[in-house]
Amino acid sequence: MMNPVVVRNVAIGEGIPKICVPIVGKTREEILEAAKNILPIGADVVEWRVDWYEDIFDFEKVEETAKQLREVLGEMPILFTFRTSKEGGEKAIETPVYVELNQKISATGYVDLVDMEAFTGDDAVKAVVEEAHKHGVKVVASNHDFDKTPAKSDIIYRLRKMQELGADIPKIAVMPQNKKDVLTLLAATEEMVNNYADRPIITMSMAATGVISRVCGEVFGSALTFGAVGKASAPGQMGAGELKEMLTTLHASL
Ligand SMILES: O=C1C[C@@](O)(C(=O)O)C[C@@H](O)[C@@H]1O
Repeated sequence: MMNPVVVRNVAIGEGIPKICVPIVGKTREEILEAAKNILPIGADVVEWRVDWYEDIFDFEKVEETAKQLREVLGEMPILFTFRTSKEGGEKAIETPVYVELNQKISATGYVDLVDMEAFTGDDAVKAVVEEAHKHGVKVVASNHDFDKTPAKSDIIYRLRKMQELGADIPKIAVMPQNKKDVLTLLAATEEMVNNYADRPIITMSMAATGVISRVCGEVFGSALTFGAVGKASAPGQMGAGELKEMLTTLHASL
Protein backbone atom coordinates (compact mmCIF):
# COMPACT_ATOMS: atom_id res chain seq x y z
CA MET A 1 0.00 0.00 0.00
CA MET A 2 1.49 3.29 -1.09
CA ASN A 3 1.13 6.13 1.39
CA PRO A 4 1.70 9.54 -0.17
CA VAL A 5 4.12 11.97 1.43
CA VAL A 6 2.35 15.28 1.88
CA VAL A 7 4.43 18.45 2.04
CA ARG A 8 2.64 21.81 2.11
CA ASN A 9 -0.39 20.42 0.29
CA VAL A 10 1.65 18.62 -2.35
CA ALA A 11 0.92 14.87 -2.20
CA ILE A 12 3.97 13.06 -3.54
CA GLY A 13 2.99 9.52 -4.52
CA GLU A 14 -0.57 10.30 -5.54
CA GLY A 15 -1.87 10.92 -9.05
CA ILE A 16 0.27 12.75 -11.54
CA PRO A 17 4.03 12.66 -10.77
CA LYS A 18 5.23 15.84 -9.16
CA ILE A 19 7.67 18.14 -10.97
CA CYS A 20 10.77 19.27 -9.10
CA VAL A 21 12.93 22.07 -10.49
CA PRO A 22 16.55 22.29 -9.31
CA ILE A 23 18.30 25.57 -8.52
CA VAL A 24 22.02 25.51 -9.23
CA GLY A 25 22.96 29.14 -8.58
CA LYS A 26 26.34 29.96 -7.07
CA THR A 27 25.49 33.22 -5.36
CA ARG A 28 22.49 34.23 -3.23
CA GLU A 29 21.41 36.62 -5.99
CA GLU A 30 21.52 33.87 -8.63
CA ILE A 31 19.62 31.48 -6.36
CA LEU A 32 16.82 33.95 -5.61
CA GLU A 33 16.62 34.99 -9.26
CA ALA A 34 16.29 31.35 -10.31
CA ALA A 35 13.51 30.88 -7.74
CA LYS A 36 11.57 33.82 -9.19
CA ASN A 37 11.85 32.30 -12.66
CA ILE A 38 10.49 28.98 -11.44
CA LEU A 39 7.32 30.42 -9.90
CA PRO A 40 5.32 30.94 -13.14
CA ILE A 41 6.03 27.42 -14.46
CA GLY A 42 3.64 25.65 -12.11
CA ALA A 43 6.19 23.22 -10.67
CA ASP A 44 5.38 21.33 -7.47
CA VAL A 45 8.72 21.31 -5.63
CA VAL A 46 11.98 23.28 -5.82
CA GLU A 47 15.29 21.58 -5.16
CA TRP A 48 18.01 23.86 -3.83
CA ARG A 49 21.25 22.17 -4.89
CA VAL A 50 23.41 23.69 -2.20
CA ASP A 51 26.60 22.00 -3.39
CA TRP A 52 26.63 24.74 -6.06
CA TYR A 53 26.33 27.56 -3.49
CA GLU A 54 29.57 29.48 -2.91
CA ASP A 55 28.86 29.99 0.82
CA ILE A 56 27.68 26.50 1.62
CA PHE A 57 30.26 26.01 4.37
CA ASP A 58 29.13 29.15 6.24
CA PHE A 59 25.92 28.07 7.96
CA GLU A 60 24.75 31.58 8.86
CA LYS A 61 24.75 32.46 5.17
CA VAL A 62 23.05 29.20 4.26
CA GLU A 63 20.29 29.89 6.77
CA GLU A 64 19.81 33.46 5.55
CA THR A 65 19.63 32.31 1.93
CA ALA A 66 17.15 29.59 2.89
CA LYS A 67 15.04 32.21 4.66
CA GLN A 68 15.00 34.46 1.61
CA LEU A 69 14.31 31.51 -0.68
CA ARG A 70 11.31 30.64 1.47
CA GLU A 71 10.09 34.24 1.21
CA VAL A 72 10.30 34.14 -2.59
CA LEU A 73 8.74 30.69 -2.94
CA GLY A 74 5.89 31.10 -0.45
CA GLU A 75 4.15 27.74 -0.03
CA MET A 76 6.20 25.85 -2.62
CA PRO A 77 7.95 22.87 -0.95
CA ILE A 78 11.75 23.13 -0.84
CA LEU A 79 14.05 20.12 -1.08
CA PHE A 80 17.52 20.86 0.33
CA THR A 81 20.19 18.83 -1.45
CA PHE A 82 23.95 18.72 -0.99
CA ARG A 83 25.01 16.39 -3.78
CA THR A 84 28.50 15.17 -2.95
CA SER A 85 31.21 14.94 -5.59
CA LYS A 86 31.24 11.15 -5.07
CA GLU A 87 27.70 11.04 -6.51
CA GLY A 88 28.01 13.64 -9.25
CA GLY A 89 27.80 16.87 -7.24
CA GLU A 90 29.98 19.97 -7.21
CA LYS A 91 31.81 19.63 -3.90
CA ALA A 92 33.22 17.06 -1.51
CA ILE A 93 32.14 17.11 2.13
CA GLU A 94 33.24 15.23 5.24
CA THR A 95 30.51 12.94 6.57
CA PRO A 96 30.15 14.65 9.99
CA VAL A 97 29.83 18.04 8.28
CA TYR A 98 27.29 16.62 5.82
CA VAL A 99 25.21 15.13 8.64
CA GLU A 100 25.35 18.34 10.66
CA LEU A 101 24.39 20.47 7.65
CA ASN A 102 21.28 18.39 6.98
CA GLN A 103 20.38 18.35 10.67
CA LYS A 104 20.83 22.07 11.13
CA ILE A 105 18.85 23.05 8.05
CA SER A 106 16.03 20.73 9.19
CA ALA A 107 15.77 22.68 12.42
CA THR A 108 15.36 26.07 10.69
CA GLY A 109 11.85 25.44 9.40
CA TYR A 110 12.74 26.90 5.99
CA VAL A 111 12.94 23.62 4.07
CA ASP A 112 10.45 20.76 3.81
CA LEU A 113 12.63 17.91 2.61
CA VAL A 114 16.33 17.07 2.80
CA ASP A 115 18.25 14.76 0.48
CA MET A 116 20.59 12.33 2.19
CA GLU A 117 22.83 10.05 0.16
CA ALA A 118 21.86 6.58 1.32
CA PHE A 119 25.31 5.03 1.23
CA THR A 120 26.96 7.61 3.47
CA GLY A 121 26.81 5.06 6.30
CA ASP A 122 23.76 3.72 8.12
CA ASP A 123 24.38 5.67 11.33
CA ALA A 124 24.78 8.93 9.44
CA VAL A 125 21.56 8.39 7.50
CA LYS A 126 19.62 7.40 10.62
CA ALA A 127 20.92 10.45 12.49
CA VAL A 128 19.65 12.76 9.74
CA VAL A 129 16.30 10.96 9.51
CA GLU A 130 15.80 11.22 13.26
CA GLU A 131 16.60 14.91 13.48
CA ALA A 132 14.62 15.79 10.32
CA HIS A 133 11.54 13.97 11.61
CA LYS A 134 11.76 15.84 14.90
CA HIS A 135 11.16 19.00 12.91
CA GLY A 136 8.55 17.59 10.53
CA VAL A 137 11.03 17.50 7.65
CA LYS A 138 10.89 14.57 5.20
CA VAL A 139 13.98 12.72 4.02
CA VAL A 140 14.68 11.74 0.43
CA ALA A 141 17.37 9.05 0.53
CA SER A 142 19.32 9.05 -2.70
CA ASN A 143 21.80 7.11 -4.74
CA HIS A 144 23.38 7.98 -8.09
CA ASP A 145 25.38 5.99 -10.57
CA PHE A 146 26.69 8.31 -13.27
CA ASP A 147 28.54 5.51 -15.10
CA LYS A 148 26.18 2.61 -15.44
CA THR A 149 22.89 0.95 -14.57
CA PRO A 150 23.15 -1.70 -11.84
CA ALA A 151 21.27 -5.00 -12.18
CA LYS A 152 17.54 -4.89 -11.43
CA SER A 153 18.03 -6.84 -8.19
CA ASP A 154 20.68 -4.36 -7.08
CA ILE A 155 18.48 -1.33 -7.80
CA ILE A 156 15.67 -2.93 -5.78
CA TYR A 157 18.09 -3.81 -2.96
CA ARG A 158 19.24 -0.19 -2.74
CA LEU A 159 15.69 1.20 -2.71
CA ARG A 160 14.62 -1.30 -0.04
CA LYS A 161 17.65 -0.42 2.04
CA MET A 162 16.65 3.28 1.95
CA GLN A 163 13.17 2.34 3.09
CA GLU A 164 14.63 0.27 5.96
CA LEU A 165 16.77 3.20 7.03
CA GLY A 166 13.60 5.21 7.56
CA ALA A 167 13.75 7.51 4.55
CA ASP A 168 10.38 8.91 3.53
CA ILE A 169 11.17 8.74 -0.19
CA PRO A 170 13.84 6.42 -1.67
CA LYS A 171 15.38 7.77 -4.89
CA ILE A 172 17.83 6.38 -7.43
CA ALA A 173 19.29 7.92 -10.61
CA VAL A 174 21.33 5.71 -12.91
CA MET A 175 23.12 6.09 -16.24
CA PRO A 176 22.06 3.88 -19.14
CA GLN A 177 24.68 2.59 -21.54
CA ASN A 178 21.99 1.31 -23.88
CA LYS A 179 18.21 1.06 -24.19
CA LYS A 180 18.05 -2.23 -22.27
CA ASP A 181 19.43 -0.38 -19.24
CA VAL A 182 16.43 1.94 -19.36
CA LEU A 183 14.15 -1.10 -19.34
CA THR A 184 16.08 -2.44 -16.35
CA LEU A 185 15.45 0.77 -14.41
CA LEU A 186 11.76 0.76 -15.32
CA ALA A 187 11.38 -2.93 -14.44
CA ALA A 188 13.07 -2.34 -11.09
CA THR A 189 10.72 0.58 -10.43
CA GLU A 190 7.63 -1.45 -11.25
CA GLU A 191 8.77 -4.39 -9.12
CA MET A 192 9.73 -2.20 -6.17
CA VAL A 193 6.37 -0.44 -6.17
CA ASN A 194 4.34 -3.63 -6.62
CA ASN A 195 6.19 -5.88 -4.21
CA TYR A 196 8.12 -3.91 -1.62
CA ALA A 197 7.44 -0.19 -1.34
CA ASP A 198 5.06 1.18 1.27
CA ARG A 199 5.96 4.75 0.37
CA PRO A 200 6.62 6.76 -2.80
CA ILE A 201 9.85 6.20 -4.69
CA ILE A 202 11.67 8.29 -7.31
CA THR A 203 13.68 6.70 -10.10
CA MET A 204 15.23 7.92 -13.30
CA SER A 205 17.51 6.81 -16.07
CA MET A 206 19.70 9.75 -17.06
CA ALA A 207 20.87 11.34 -20.32
CA ALA A 208 19.05 11.31 -23.67
CA THR A 209 18.71 7.51 -23.74
CA GLY A 210 16.92 7.58 -20.41
CA VAL A 211 14.68 10.59 -20.99
CA ILE A 212 11.57 8.41 -21.43
CA SER A 213 11.92 7.42 -17.75
CA ARG A 214 11.37 11.05 -16.76
CA VAL A 215 7.91 11.17 -18.32
CA CYS A 216 6.44 7.73 -17.59
CA GLY A 217 6.54 7.76 -13.79
CA GLU A 218 2.78 7.53 -13.47
CA VAL A 219 2.81 4.27 -15.45
CA PHE A 220 5.76 2.52 -13.81
CA GLY A 221 5.69 4.06 -10.34
CA SER A 222 8.08 6.98 -9.98
CA ALA A 223 6.40 9.70 -7.93
CA LEU A 224 8.46 12.74 -8.90
CA THR A 225 10.51 13.90 -11.86
CA PHE A 226 13.11 16.61 -12.27
CA GLY A 227 12.73 19.27 -14.96
CA ALA A 228 14.88 22.32 -15.64
CA VAL A 229 14.14 26.03 -15.70
CA GLY A 230 17.36 27.45 -17.10
CA LYS A 231 20.37 25.33 -16.20
CA ALA A 232 19.77 21.58 -15.70
CA SER A 233 21.30 19.77 -12.72
CA ALA A 234 21.73 16.41 -14.45
CA PRO A 235 21.88 15.08 -18.02
CA GLY A 236 18.52 14.33 -19.61
CA GLN A 237 16.36 16.83 -17.74
CA MET A 238 13.93 18.48 -20.14
CA GLY A 239 12.34 21.89 -19.67
CA ALA A 240 9.90 21.87 -16.74
CA GLY A 241 7.16 23.51 -18.86
CA GLU A 242 7.34 20.82 -21.57
CA LEU A 243 7.55 18.16 -18.89
CA LYS A 244 4.35 19.44 -17.29
CA GLU A 245 2.54 19.34 -20.64
CA MET A 246 3.69 15.79 -21.31
CA LEU A 247 2.73 14.53 -17.85
CA THR A 248 -0.67 16.20 -18.10
CA THR A 249 -1.34 14.73 -21.56
CA LEU A 250 -0.31 11.27 -20.46
CA HIS A 251 -2.36 11.53 -17.26
CA ALA A 252 -5.49 12.38 -19.24
CA SER A 253 -5.19 9.10 -21.19
CA LEU A 254 -4.63 6.82 -18.21
O1 LIG B 1 18.92 13.20 -7.43
C1 LIG B 1 18.59 14.01 -8.27
C2 LIG B 1 18.15 13.61 -9.58
C3 LIG B 1 18.98 14.24 -10.65
O2 LIG B 1 20.26 13.70 -10.62
C4 LIG B 1 18.37 13.92 -12.03
O3 LIG B 1 18.90 13.04 -12.70
O4 LIG B 1 17.38 14.55 -12.42
C5 LIG B 1 19.02 15.75 -10.44
C6 LIG B 1 19.53 16.13 -9.07
O5 LIG B 1 19.50 17.53 -8.92
C7 LIG B 1 18.71 15.46 -8.02
O6 LIG B 1 19.26 15.71 -6.75
